[in-house]
Amino acid sequence: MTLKFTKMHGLGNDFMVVDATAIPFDFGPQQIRRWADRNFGIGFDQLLVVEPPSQAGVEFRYRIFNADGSEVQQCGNGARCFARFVYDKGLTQNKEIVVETASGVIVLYIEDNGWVRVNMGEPNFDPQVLPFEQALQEKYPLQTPVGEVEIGAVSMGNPHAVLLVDEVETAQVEVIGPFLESHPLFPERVNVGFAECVDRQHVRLRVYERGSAETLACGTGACAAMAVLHQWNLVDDQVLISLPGGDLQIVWNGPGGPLWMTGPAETVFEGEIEV
Ligand SMILES: N[C@@H](CCC[C@H](N)C(=O)O)C(=O)O
Repeated sequence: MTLKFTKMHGLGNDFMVVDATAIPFDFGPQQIRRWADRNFGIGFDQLLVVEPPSQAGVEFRYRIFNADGSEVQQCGNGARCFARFVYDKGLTQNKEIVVETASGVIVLYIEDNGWVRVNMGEPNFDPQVLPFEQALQEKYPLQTPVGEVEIGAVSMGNPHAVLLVDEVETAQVEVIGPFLESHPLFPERVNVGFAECVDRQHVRLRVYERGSAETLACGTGACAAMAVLHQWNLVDDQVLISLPGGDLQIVWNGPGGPLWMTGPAETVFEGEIEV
């Protein structure tokens, strides 16, 4: 038996995308890890599975799996690729797409230039939601193998820790990233962002992702960086976030309203694999 898939990316954060609207997707973490392997498999940061909706008022359900096989709640670059996938494949004619994810319903808009704008909802700073076993604060000091760091913690549907760094190039991503990802205070692990404020409208960012290690871009990581730096009054309401794979436009007017992310989504090739 073969499984058809589409290889896509959002700023180099790459995905295997499977249309499971007609045939149910029934594969476990071991199989997903094999496909994700960059030497022996297809190679990707996340697997996206498009399914029929389970509730009224939405067109699709889409599920997200990290390269380590874990199923997660949200993926910003994945959301944009999902929108382009269902539109380009003719699964919908709508340029405004309502989709359910494991963290709730989100709305995506395909723009005239092919980019996708996503209403990512309101950032949630409640530590219990991430979960993060601390009382609510704006900054949390934590010990790491390379000394104390101060983090902000926010949920964009999935959990994020954000650190301010002087320069993203020299940030200790390989040490602090995996250390915080599996820190006991984050019982469901966490994505870790390293943000450099160039000025109030421009941030440079690297993200060590839960379950996939450092990626070329993380959409929810960019949203989380915006939320935390906005809370710390280091940025304005419109910010360009530059990741190693390219730029995202993020807009947030602060608490009480949704955060918006806009950026590209590209198809690389169509494939088929023996299963
Ligand atoms: N690359 C993604 C985030 C994917 C999920 C994340 N690794 C998690 O475990 O929460 C993005 O673009 O947001």
